[in-house]
Amino acid sequence: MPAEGKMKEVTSVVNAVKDAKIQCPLVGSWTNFVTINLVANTQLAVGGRAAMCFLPDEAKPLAFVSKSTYINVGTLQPVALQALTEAAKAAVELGKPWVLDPVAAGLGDTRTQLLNALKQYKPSVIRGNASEIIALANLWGIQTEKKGKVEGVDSTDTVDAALSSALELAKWTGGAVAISGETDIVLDINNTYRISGGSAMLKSITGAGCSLGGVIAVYAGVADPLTAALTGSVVYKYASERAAKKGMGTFSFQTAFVDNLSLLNADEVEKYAKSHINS
Ligand SMILES: Nc1ncnc2c1ncn2[C@@H]1O[C@H](COP(=O)(O)OP(=O)(O)OP(=O)(O)O)[C@@H](O)[C@H]1O
Ligand SMILES: Cc1ncsc1CCO
Ligand SMILES: [Mg+2]
Repeated sequence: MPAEGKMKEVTSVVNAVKDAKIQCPLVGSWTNFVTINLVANTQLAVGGRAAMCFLPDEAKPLAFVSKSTYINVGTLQPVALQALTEAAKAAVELGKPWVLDPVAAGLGDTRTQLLNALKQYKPSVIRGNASEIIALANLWGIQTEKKGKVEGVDSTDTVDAALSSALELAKWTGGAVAISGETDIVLDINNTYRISGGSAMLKSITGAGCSLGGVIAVYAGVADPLTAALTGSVVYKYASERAAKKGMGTFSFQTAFVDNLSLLNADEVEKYAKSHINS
């Protein structure tokens, strides 16, 4: 796509970055206890406000005060089936966007039952690694070709191998799907973008993907689902690239990464988006 051909997308991304900082949308999150702190801190870094909940009775009131909802199925607790289903239902009934991270889709009956229960609520954005996107499309029965293998929470598939699954998921939800990896793919039924760059050091900290989902939920509070997914992808590539230094340790990288997210400069994000969003 020539530079002038993607100006609309670049402008939308820059506006979402600015609007999140101005509007500070509250995002209600239902996420795993491995990465909950990183999710909240990255949401704050890009301008959002964070609230993490666990209990079923909190689903409706949290959705009511939130601009968007984030649901991550990483570490399911006994109340998760009821709580997460009610959180998705409440978001939909209130006409608010919600983002799903189908962590380790296919692992165990509880997770499968929950992800199947969430299907009817059609997430505005699905964000997962390649194997999770493939596994979710299989689980939801919207893709007949059986492929893909999630190893715990890790992907064993390439982003391109998940492209057709992502498209099928987008056809079902009518929303956006983001596949993360060395080059991310963000798509809806009409548009497909590839976002290059970033740092492979994101693979050395836990929760880069989980927090990306949480940050996309912040942007979904100020922009349409496709723009939100695209913005999250671009700022993760941008901030991780700036954070990584030769010889750096993994925790110093995590700190520098969150710092760079908190210091996003709209002009620099614009420049980065122009050269890293491809069709
Ligand atoms: N090789 C790589 N080079 C650059 N960026 C990468 C690479 N691999 C992953 N990323 C980036 O890391 C972030 C997280 O993506 P990843 O696919 O690792 O998610 P995930 O497997 O769900 O992670 P987690 O479950 O640990 O949260 C994304 O922003 C993605 O673009
Ligand atoms: C390591 C891990 N285990 C369950 S959730 C999670 C965070 C990355 O998905
Ligand atoms: Mg993950």
